[in-house]
Amino acid sequence: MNAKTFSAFSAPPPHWVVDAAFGAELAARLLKFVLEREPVFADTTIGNTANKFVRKSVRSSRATQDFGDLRAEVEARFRARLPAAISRLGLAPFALKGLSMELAAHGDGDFYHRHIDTFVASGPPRPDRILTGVYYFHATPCGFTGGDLRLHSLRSADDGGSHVDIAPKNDRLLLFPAWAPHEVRPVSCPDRDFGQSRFAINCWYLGKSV
Ligand SMILES: O=C(O)CCC(=O)C(=O)O
Ligand SMILES: [Fe+2]
Repeated sequence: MNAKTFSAFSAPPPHWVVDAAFGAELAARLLKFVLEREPVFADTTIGNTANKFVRKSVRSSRATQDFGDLRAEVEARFRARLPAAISRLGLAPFALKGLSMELAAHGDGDFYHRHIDTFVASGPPRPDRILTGVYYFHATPCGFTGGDLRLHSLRSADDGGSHVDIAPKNDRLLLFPAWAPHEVRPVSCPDRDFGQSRFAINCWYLGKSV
């Protein structure tokens, strides 16, 4: 292998940060939506579609797949970014099978340890996650600290690897390949009010299996 190939293992994975991504008006509607729905947020799980379980030592947060009337609008916003994301991240073009979305809240002490987002479909036709999009929103002023999304190189830190931290700013969209190792750094939200949580929409762009 040449030097360029080796340096790709030590550099943080490709990523694209878009600020003012969905617009302040939609961010505000999303915040209003989640504040009215705290009871439908349930403990998040890890594993694949056939074998899901809560494991608070690995992933601590709450989420819902209920987007109410906002689903179509949110989906359209994510879909609109796909062509540019493919070219900016240097991904091979893929046939989009659909999007899978989740609305997540990280409150005081919540985090998600280092992981990758691929290989979650357990059976045929096994549509796989190719690209991860995360859209952040929160109350103003921001009621939490921490919660950066850390993207890791494939090579580990003690072997010359590196990472980059992306702050979960209101109305910010982050896109990265679903195979990229990443984690959510711990959130501190001292007044423990749900409305002060670090809110995010996870969107996985699913490729058709071949
Ligand atoms: O909230 C984030 O920044 C990312 C969450 C995540 O990595 C996941 O749900 O797979
Ligand atoms: Fe993830």
